[in-house]
Amino acid sequence: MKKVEAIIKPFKLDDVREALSAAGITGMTAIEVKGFGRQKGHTELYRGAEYVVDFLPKVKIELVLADDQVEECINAITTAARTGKIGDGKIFVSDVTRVVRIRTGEENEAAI
Ligand SMILES: Nc1ncnc2c1ncn2[C@@H]1O[C@H](COP(=O)(O)OP(=O)(O)OP(=O)(O)O)[C@@H](O)[C@H]1O
Ligand SMILES: [Mg+2]
Repeated sequence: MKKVEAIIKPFKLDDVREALSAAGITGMTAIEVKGFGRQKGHTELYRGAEYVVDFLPKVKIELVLADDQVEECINAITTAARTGKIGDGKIFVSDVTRVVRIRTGEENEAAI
Protein backbone atom coordinates (compact mmCIF):
# COMPACT_ATOMS: atom_id res chain seq x y z
CA MET A 1 0.00 0.00 0.00
CA LYS A 2 1.12 3.52 -0.76
CA LYS A 3 0.24 6.98 0.44
CA VAL A 4 0.00 9.63 -2.25
CA GLU A 5 0.28 13.18 -0.98
CA ALA A 6 -0.24 15.91 -3.55
CA ILE A 7 0.15 19.64 -3.04
CA ILE A 8 -2.03 21.47 -5.56
CA LYS A 9 -3.37 24.91 -6.33
CA PRO A 10 -6.56 25.38 -4.27
CA PHE A 11 -8.77 26.23 -7.26
CA LYS A 12 -7.87 22.85 -8.79
CA LEU A 13 -9.29 20.80 -5.92
CA ASP A 14 -12.69 20.12 -7.55
CA ASP A 15 -11.11 19.08 -10.85
CA VAL A 16 -8.67 16.79 -9.06
CA ARG A 17 -11.41 15.24 -6.93
CA GLU A 18 -13.52 14.54 -10.00
CA ALA A 19 -10.58 13.00 -11.86
CA LEU A 20 -9.76 10.78 -8.90
CA SER A 21 -13.39 9.69 -8.50
CA ALA A 22 -13.46 8.78 -12.18
CA ALA A 23 -10.30 6.73 -11.59
CA GLY A 24 -12.10 4.72 -8.92
CA ILE A 25 -10.44 6.11 -5.84
CA THR A 26 -12.61 5.40 -2.78
CA GLY A 27 -11.43 7.94 -0.25
CA MET A 28 -9.26 10.97 0.18
CA THR A 29 -8.43 13.71 2.66
CA ALA A 30 -7.95 17.37 1.73
CA ILE A 31 -6.21 19.87 3.96
CA GLU A 32 -5.63 23.60 3.53
CA VAL A 33 -1.91 24.23 3.87
CA LYS A 34 0.67 26.89 3.14
CA GLY A 35 3.94 26.27 1.40
CA PHE A 36 6.60 27.30 -1.05
CA GLY A 37 8.68 25.63 -3.70
CA ARG A 38 11.91 26.57 -5.36
CA GLN A 39 10.77 30.13 -6.19
CA LYS A 40 10.18 30.56 -2.45
CA GLY A 41 6.72 31.98 -3.11
CA HIS A 42 7.94 35.34 -4.36
CA THR A 43 7.12 35.23 -8.05
CA GLU A 44 3.88 33.30 -7.79
CA LEU A 45 0.50 34.90 -8.27
CA TYR A 46 -2.52 33.98 -6.17
CA ARG A 47 -5.94 35.23 -7.30
CA GLY A 48 -4.27 37.78 -9.53
CA ALA A 49 -2.20 39.41 -6.82
CA GLU A 50 1.45 38.85 -6.06
CA TYR A 51 1.87 37.61 -2.53
CA VAL A 52 4.37 39.50 -0.42
CA VAL A 53 4.87 36.63 2.01
CA ASP A 54 6.89 33.47 1.43
CA PHE A 55 4.06 31.03 2.08
CA LEU A 56 1.30 30.61 -0.47
CA PRO A 57 -2.06 28.94 0.12
CA LYS A 58 -2.15 25.38 -1.22
CA VAL A 59 -4.32 22.31 -0.75
CA LYS A 60 -2.79 18.99 0.22
CA ILE A 61 -4.68 15.86 -0.70
CA GLU A 62 -3.83 12.49 0.80
CA LEU A 63 -4.88 9.09 -0.49
CA VAL A 64 -3.92 5.61 0.58
CA LEU A 65 -4.04 3.13 -2.28
CA ALA A 66 -3.19 -0.38 -3.34
CA ASP A 67 0.16 -0.43 -5.15
CA ASP A 68 -1.45 -1.11 -8.54
CA GLN A 69 -3.61 2.06 -8.30
CA VAL A 70 -0.73 4.47 -7.87
CA GLU A 71 0.12 5.16 -11.53
CA GLU A 72 -3.49 5.88 -12.44
CA CYS A 73 -3.79 8.17 -9.42
CA ILE A 74 -0.66 10.11 -10.36
CA ASN A 75 -1.87 10.45 -13.95
CA ALA A 76 -5.26 11.74 -12.80
CA ILE A 77 -3.73 14.30 -10.45
CA THR A 78 -1.13 15.59 -12.89
CA THR A 79 -3.64 15.90 -15.73
CA ALA A 80 -6.27 17.66 -13.61
CA ALA A 81 -3.97 19.94 -11.61
CA ARG A 82 -1.59 21.13 -14.32
CA THR A 83 -1.78 24.70 -15.58
CA GLY A 84 1.77 24.73 -16.94
CA LYS A 85 2.70 27.66 -14.71
CA ILE A 86 5.02 27.64 -11.72
CA GLY A 87 3.52 26.45 -8.48
CA ASP A 88 1.36 23.69 -9.98
CA GLY A 89 2.46 21.48 -7.13
CA LYS A 90 4.14 18.23 -6.33
CA ILE A 91 3.28 14.62 -5.57
CA PHE A 92 4.96 12.50 -2.91
CA VAL A 93 4.54 8.72 -2.69
CA SER A 94 5.46 6.70 0.38
CA ASP A 95 4.93 3.23 1.79
CA VAL A 96 2.06 2.48 4.17
CA THR A 97 2.42 -0.50 6.49
CA ARG A 98 -1.06 -0.83 7.99
CA VAL A 99 -4.62 0.38 7.48
CA VAL A 100 -7.54 -0.37 9.79
CA ARG A 101 -11.22 0.39 9.12
CA ILE A 102 -12.46 1.46 12.53
CA ARG A 103 -16.08 0.32 12.08
CA THR A 104 -15.33 -3.28 11.13
CA GLY A 105 -11.75 -3.94 12.12
CA GLU A 106 -10.89 -4.88 8.53
CA GLU A 107 -7.27 -4.36 7.66
CA ASN A 108 -5.02 -3.35 4.78
CA GLU A 109 -6.37 -3.72 1.19
CA ALA A 110 -9.78 -4.76 2.55
CA ALA A 111 -9.87 -1.55 4.59
CA ILE A 112 -8.95 0.85 1.77
N1 LIG B 1 10.50 19.54 -1.52
C1 LIG B 1 9.28 19.83 -1.01
N2 LIG B 1 8.92 19.35 0.18
C2 LIG B 1 7.69 19.62 0.71
N3 LIG B 1 6.78 20.36 0.08
C3 LIG B 1 7.10 20.87 -1.11
C4 LIG B 1 8.35 20.63 -1.73
N4 LIG B 1 8.37 21.26 -2.93
C5 LIG B 1 7.17 21.84 -3.07
N5 LIG B 1 6.40 21.62 -1.97
C6 LIG B 1 5.04 22.06 -1.74
O1 LIG B 1 4.40 22.12 -3.01
C7 LIG B 1 3.93 23.44 -3.25
C8 LIG B 1 4.05 23.73 -4.73
O2 LIG B 1 5.41 23.59 -5.10
P1 LIG B 1 5.85 24.10 -6.54
O3 LIG B 1 4.89 23.58 -7.53
O4 LIG B 1 6.03 25.59 -6.50
O5 LIG B 1 7.25 23.36 -6.67
P2 LIG B 1 8.52 23.83 -7.52
O6 LIG B 1 9.57 22.81 -7.28
O7 LIG B 1 8.83 25.26 -7.16
O8 LIG B 1 8.04 23.70 -9.04
P3 LIG B 1 7.68 24.88 -10.09
O9 LIG B 1 8.98 25.33 -10.65
O10 LIG B 1 6.78 24.23 -11.07
O11 LIG B 1 6.97 25.96 -9.31
C9 LIG B 1 4.72 24.32 -2.34
O12 LIG B 1 4.02 25.52 -2.02
C10 LIG B 1 4.92 23.45 -1.12
O13 LIG B 1 3.74 23.47 -0.33
MG1 LIG C 1 7.45 26.77 -7.46
